[in-house]
Amino acid sequence: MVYDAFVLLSFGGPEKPDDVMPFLRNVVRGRGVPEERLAAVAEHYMHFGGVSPINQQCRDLLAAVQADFSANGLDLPTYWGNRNWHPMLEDTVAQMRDDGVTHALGFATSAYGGYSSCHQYWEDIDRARAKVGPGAPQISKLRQFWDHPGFVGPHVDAVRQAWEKLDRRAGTRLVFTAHSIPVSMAQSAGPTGGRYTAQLEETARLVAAQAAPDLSYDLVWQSRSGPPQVPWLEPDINDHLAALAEKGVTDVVVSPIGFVSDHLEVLWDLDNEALETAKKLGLGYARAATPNVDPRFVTMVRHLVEERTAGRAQERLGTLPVWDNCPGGCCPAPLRRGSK
Ligand SMILES: CC1=C(CCC(=O)O)c2cc3nc(cc4[nH]c(cc5[nH]c(cc1n2)c(C)c5CCC(=O)O)c(CCC(=O)O)c4C)C(CCC(=O)O)=C3C
Ligand SMILES: [Fe+2]
Repeated sequence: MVYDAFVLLSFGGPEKPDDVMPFLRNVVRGRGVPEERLAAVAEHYMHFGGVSPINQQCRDLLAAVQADFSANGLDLPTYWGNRNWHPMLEDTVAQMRDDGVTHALGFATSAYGGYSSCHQYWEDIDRARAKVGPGAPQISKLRQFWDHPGFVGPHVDAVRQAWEKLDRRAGTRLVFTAHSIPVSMAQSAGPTGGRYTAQLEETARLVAAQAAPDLSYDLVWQSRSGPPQVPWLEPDINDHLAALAEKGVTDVVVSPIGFVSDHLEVLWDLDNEALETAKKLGLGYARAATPNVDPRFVTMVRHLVEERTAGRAQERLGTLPVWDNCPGGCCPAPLRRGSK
């Protein structure tokens, strides 16, 4: 297989106040997210001037990947397209067609399996290609990377650095977080189900073992969305902090292993809400960084490409199975409500 381009696939985010509501409506198309929730999330974005950090993080990652490709003789033009906000993937795919690209490798900014984190990126590709029509390049998504040393390593160092900021008290606990998803979505994640949670459990175990083998740790959830009557993964980090304080925990290191960069959910839901909760409970609190443009993470992107182009061996720390192309029927889309 000959690949002639690389494309970064991401979520997208608003870059000015007027972008916020149209962006949110794109995210929740037909998902039954209540208006109150949308208004609350719009407010989170407005706290940052209507600017999500995610697009700039994508620009930075793409620039670093491009530089790393060049430095290592990998001659692939790079592109970037989003699911929910400009640059929209369909516009990128049109540009790629105009540039003569025939088959690109796509890297999605999520390490895990499941509908939102993996399958929906395949849908984004299909939708963008259908819109562009004849001549649209093929795009093959690179594999999930939850246990790759280039992803685990930066999280390990970040946990160590965050822990350094706390008084080394005996009552310190390591708390990993990831984006909550509907329980039904978690059950149907991966070819045999449960894969999102299982992968996160594996990442948590790998990071904890290298960063802080003496600390007890938990995996909990953040940023719940959706209508209240639909069950999502629990406990929420805020409830969990209260339960820990009750048990005599004195300090927490919070590591958002569910994210590759400091998205708005990290900045708002952790650095604001969870920090506030910890303060009220009298808990010491330190949030660990995400990989962002850590050189090991950037190199990982090239190594994933080279697995496909140059027969590079997979680098893996875990034991769960991994695959390049998701089997059909994997991670079904949730039922849409009132979608057009
Ligand atoms: C698993 C997962 C990831 C991690 C994997 C990945 O990275 O893909 C993720 C990432 C992100 N989620 C993001 C933002 C939002 N997610 C929402 C809503 C939802 N997320 C869901 C799941 C996930 N989301 C789900 C099941 C929903 C319900 C609606 C639906 O089924 O789609 C909403 C709607 C409002 C609300 O929060 O209620 C917003 C604004 C941003 C951008 C942040 C920024 O601007 O920096 C990012 C990176
Ligand atoms: Fe989300």
